[in-house]
Amino acid sequence: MARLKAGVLISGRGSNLLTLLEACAAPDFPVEIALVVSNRPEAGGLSHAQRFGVPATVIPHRDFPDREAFDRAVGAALEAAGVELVCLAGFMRIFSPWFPARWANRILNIHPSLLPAFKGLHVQQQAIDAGARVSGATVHLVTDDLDGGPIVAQAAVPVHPDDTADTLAARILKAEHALYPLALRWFGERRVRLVPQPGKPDRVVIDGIAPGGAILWRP
Ligand SMILES: Nc1nc2c(c(=O)[nH]1)N[C@@H](CN(C=O)c1ccc(C(=O)N[C@@H](CCC(=O)O)C(=O)O)cc1)CN2
Ligand SMILES: NCC(=O)N[C@@H]1O[C@H](COP(=O)([O-])[O-])[C@@H](O)[C@H]1O
Repeated sequence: MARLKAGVLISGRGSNLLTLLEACAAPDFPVEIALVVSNRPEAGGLSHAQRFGVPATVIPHRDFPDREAFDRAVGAALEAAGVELVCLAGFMRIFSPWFPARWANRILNIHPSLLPAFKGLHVQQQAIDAGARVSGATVHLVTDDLDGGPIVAQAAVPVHPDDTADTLAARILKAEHALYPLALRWFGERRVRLVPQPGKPDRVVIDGIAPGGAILWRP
């Protein structure tokens, strides 16, 4: 079976992009990264793509009159590269409704909290402020409902009493780097199914993974 073609969207340093590039470099990994897109020319992750020989392009969101125009430009670049699955990896732009509609069920995001807890930005501080004892990372499908799309997999980490946002973020990031390649592999193996649930986000089932989803504990 041909390897699934992924496109990775970034805005910053790209440590999650690097883990995906490293995973895809393995000969038996069922996904290849066909394009990296950044909305910021200064994104450090662009150097990771260059080092791995993966095409990369910068599409500055500020060059467009509105969100949908930017989204359409990003979509055109992804389509031209033959991308089948879009992976957000520290991509810091909220899509207009057009993008999740055009790429329905084909956009993954890594979020540094155990959704549905703590959506949006600065979620590590949100967890600390809430007195959470556990936080972690979530891979979810992206919809027009910000950070509300179907959950694919999660990794939990402890919150320490003396944690700062930075120390918690660093602990969660290690879990992210284990979780995202795992979730991407499942998509490449074509093991992911969506089960509609009236009035709720679709339930994600990973064939061969009980209990019908994936929980990865990273102490
Ligand atoms: N339509 C959707 N777009 C995006 C989703 C989503 O679920 N639905 N996930 C986000 C990722 N994300 C959190 O995981 C996130 C990224 C960015 C923002 C945000 O407030 N962005 C601001 C700009 C911030 C900046 O440039 O520093 C904005 O877009 O105005 C919130 C959540 C990706 N997109
Ligand atoms: N709401 C989106 C969000 O906060 N994403 C987070 O940004 C960081 C990007 O780091 P990276 O560029 O090193 O992968 C990651 O921790 C990711 O979970």
